[in-house]
Amino acid sequence: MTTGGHGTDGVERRGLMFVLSSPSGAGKTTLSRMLLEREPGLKMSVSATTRQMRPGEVEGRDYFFVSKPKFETMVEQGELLEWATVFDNLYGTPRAPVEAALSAGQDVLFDIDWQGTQQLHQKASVDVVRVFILPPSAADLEKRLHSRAQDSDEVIRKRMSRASHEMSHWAEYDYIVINHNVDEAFAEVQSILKAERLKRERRTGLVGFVRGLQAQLQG
Ligand SMILES: Nc1ncnc2c1ncn2[C@@H]1O[C@H](COP(=O)(O)OP(=O)(O)OP(=O)(O)O)[C@@H](O)[C@H]1O
Ligand SMILES: Nc1nc2c(ncn2[C@@H]2O[C@H](COP(=O)(O)O)[C@@H](O)[C@H]2O)c(=O)[nH]1
Repeated sequence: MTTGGHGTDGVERRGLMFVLSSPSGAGKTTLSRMLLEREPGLKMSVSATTRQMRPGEVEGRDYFFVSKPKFETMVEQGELLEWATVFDNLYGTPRAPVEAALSAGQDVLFDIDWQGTQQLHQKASVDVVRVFILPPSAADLEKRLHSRAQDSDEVIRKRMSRASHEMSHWAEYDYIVINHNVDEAFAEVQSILKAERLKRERRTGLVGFVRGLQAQLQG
């Protein structure tokens, strides 16, 4: 899964897949929205899910809300890059938009769980950057789930009871960010993205660029 886009310095570069995972409520959606607002060249991967739409969510922006049979057809037809069962619902990443974005030289942002991250990493490890977001404390996590005011107490209980299991996968990630303060956490996530974009091995145009510099120096 390679691409040819240009970095801000004009040097051609492969697009990357930037993954945020965390226990539910730690702040992935919040940080994703901030990144999308402030980082040009980054496109959100919109997942398909069988879960119910929450108040305020928009079809095609937050998720593609599909029935279970439709999701199963997407799986059978190879339309999903990865998929998993999370909190009794099915979630998956539509393949075509990700491939199109990477081919157009964009980076792609994913808000997916550890199961999906493992699958993406198996398929395209060098192009995947994995960031795990931790809450500062269990009490903060619970408070955030309640403050979001979009899930029933039962759903929140279920998410809290899964949080420890989700967190047990933290060591499979390249970077860990503790989301105490949202602006500080955002600055950390943004610096990870900026540094990863500069990695030598992604910058396919460097050889030609350096040869050009050398020719200038010799000529
Ligand atoms: N640093 C922070 N301090 C206080 N509240 C925060 C912070 N970061 C996020 N929040 C709030 O916590 C709630 C949960 O955040 P968010 O929806 O981004 O979590 P999430 O990780 O995407 O959850 P899910 O996996 O369930 O989608 C939101 O109401 C958000 O505004
Ligand atoms: N493996 C995948 N996990 C996904 C995908 N889209 C979202 N998720 C994860 O599900 C939970 C719950 O999300 P919510 O919106 O119901 O709160 C969260 O951990 C997401 O990261 C996906 O396509 N694949």
